[in-house]
Amino acid sequence: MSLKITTFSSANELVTVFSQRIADILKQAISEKGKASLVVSGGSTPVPLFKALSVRAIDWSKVTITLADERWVASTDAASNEKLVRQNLLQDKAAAANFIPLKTAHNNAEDAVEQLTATFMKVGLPFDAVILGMGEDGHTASLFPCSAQIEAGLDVNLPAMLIATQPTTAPHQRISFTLRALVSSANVFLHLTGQKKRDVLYHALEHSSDLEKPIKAVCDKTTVELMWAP
Ligand SMILES: O=C(O)[C@H](O)[C@@H](O)[C@H](O)[C@H](O)COP(=O)(O)O
Repeated sequence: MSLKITTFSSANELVTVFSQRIADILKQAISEKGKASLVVSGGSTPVPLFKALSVRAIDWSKVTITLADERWVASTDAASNEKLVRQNLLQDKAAAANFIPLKTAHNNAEDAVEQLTATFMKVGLPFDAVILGMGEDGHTASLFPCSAQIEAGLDVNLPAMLIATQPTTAPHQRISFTLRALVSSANVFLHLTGQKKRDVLYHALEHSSDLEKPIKAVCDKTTVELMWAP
């Protein structure tokens, strides 16, 4: 549908304004429904945002937090997004939030889909806010253009909320929310830093198909707010 662009002069300024924005959305949802939900991404970009969010004064006990995607590794592994979230977001005031990990005890991500779907049916979609990142290949969440599962992950006519994926250009089997689940969210943000990623995004929007650059599929299906700093 569209991309709403907010450009900041620095990553610090972005984090200050963006963490306030997320806090306002969560507070509003709590005042309207008594609860709120937030989906965050892994990777390196969101770490300063996680730290800023963790000290925001919100009734975190009413907030459910989960991940847009997870690598199928132990939660103690350095590659675990859960570990990243526990160490940086679920701290200080945000330690009171209800965190739902995507990694289960199943050996394969595929075997966890049914159980996780039932869990998130209880949480109830749409999520109040989703914060996505993007890789330089145009993937978002774990919707990788190189994976055999990409068509299913981007097909909004399929009912699936979650999908197991195996990228060929990145390590680890993954689990990811599907495009359908992500774009149903009330507020979808894309958090990027650096000129390279902005160029990748703009090029994808102009010149690529959804399957080539899955981030384009997200922008095609909903309004995405880009929070960008150099
Ligand atoms: O688990 C993950 O890897 C993600 O959720 C992924 O989609 C991430 O957002 C991008 O790969 C950007 O990662 P960086 O912020 O590290 O560039």
